[in-house]
Amino acid sequence: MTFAPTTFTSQAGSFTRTAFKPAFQVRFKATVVDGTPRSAPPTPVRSTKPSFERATFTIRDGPIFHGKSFGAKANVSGEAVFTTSLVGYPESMTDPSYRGQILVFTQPLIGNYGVPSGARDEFGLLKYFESPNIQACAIVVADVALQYSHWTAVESLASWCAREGVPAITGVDTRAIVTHLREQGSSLGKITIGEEYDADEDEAYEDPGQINLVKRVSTKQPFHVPSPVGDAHIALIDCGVKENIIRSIVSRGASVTCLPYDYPIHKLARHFDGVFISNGPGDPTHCRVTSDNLRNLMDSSQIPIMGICLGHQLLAIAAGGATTKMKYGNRAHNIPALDKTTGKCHITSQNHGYAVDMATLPHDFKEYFVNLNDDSNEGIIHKTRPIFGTQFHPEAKGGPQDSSYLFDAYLDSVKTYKATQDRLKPGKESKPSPLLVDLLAKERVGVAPGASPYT
Ligand SMILES: NC(=O)CC[C@H](N)C(=O)O
Repeated sequence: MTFAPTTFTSQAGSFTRTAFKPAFQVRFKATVVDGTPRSAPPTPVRSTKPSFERATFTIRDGPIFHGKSFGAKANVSGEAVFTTSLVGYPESMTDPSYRGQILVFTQPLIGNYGVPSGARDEFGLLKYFESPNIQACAIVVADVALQYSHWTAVESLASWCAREGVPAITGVDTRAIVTHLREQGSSLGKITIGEEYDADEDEAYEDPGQINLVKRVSTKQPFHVPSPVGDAHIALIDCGVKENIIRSIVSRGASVTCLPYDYPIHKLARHFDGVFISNGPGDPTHCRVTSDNLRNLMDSSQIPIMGICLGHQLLAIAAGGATTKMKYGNRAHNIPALDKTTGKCHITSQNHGYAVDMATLPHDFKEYFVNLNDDSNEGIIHKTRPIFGTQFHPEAKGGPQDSSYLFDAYLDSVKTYKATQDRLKPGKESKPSPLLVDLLAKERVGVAPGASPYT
């Protein structure tokens, strides 16, 4: 391992970073409302260079690990979590579900295929990232690769972390870290660059479990992603949605309108053919407003609903169930989940620290998937209506695509529902008009604080 700083030209520099880090900053700049594509405007590449100073990773009430910094020179604290995924560090690090977390990789060599560009696909979605910015508050690796090679790579992991203002530490024994995290359970951690950490300084730890992180990553205004291959229309409650979830829907024939996490979807469901609740960071009980809206939605509409990860947990809470904090969570790309309706096992991609407590779920729902490693709940499904959620990530970015058929099942129910609605309301608009998105945006943002346009 060498620590010679290297300078790379970066196309990914087109992302801007602000202190607030809105996950969808780029998207707001262009929606179908004004007909412009959702591409990132070119902004100057930052010259921030990685710091290669001494760095310390400390687990609260646990050991201290000394290594070298290879990212930004900044001290941070957060929940220390580990992933056993072998690949996919650009996807994991940009997954908004990791907001507030220090991500420890058990794969010892990280960075060897570099970091891809911020290129966009035919839908205007980021091809290689799950959101425009790094979302984990820091990363911990055993051995960073400063030399990289891949046809998509435009810069090193070190330069990316530095440019995004994210601290990173290498040269630490990640086996010892993970052994400790598994024994102690969910722990707070801290990274200090270039100075010794005072172990008594307890107040220096920020606990993301106490914060409504969803509020920080959710879109502030509705935005729309059209589907070129179909005319169904889905409302996606954005709690920190990954790009590939939107892609998985629009590529199957439904346009997506992403709405803020606290959007009163039950009052506007008539505009849509399906509702989707995304993944997201933190404790689902901080999103009471979302689960309350979902409960009202389920009470007032027959619309198909699908949720992933945090979305699944919120669905369970809306149905009357409860979630629990797991000892250290499941973060990997090879977790076996059994589909209890077919008896088939799928290898799944996961990133969560909370789980649905099946004992609390009402009788109109049943367990859909179960984890074959630890028996935790992996999915719920309504017994008679097209409503289901999965704890794992069928969009699998990164990870195996065994369970992508669940998007097909959801889209089938959306199209069936749409056909029924079209028959009932022949005049109903089949395509989301720019006007509708504009209207939703105005309804959301154009009211005085405290006033509601929905009552
Ligand atoms: N990926 C996710 O949506 C994570 C959900 C939730 N924040 C958890 O940790 O359980």
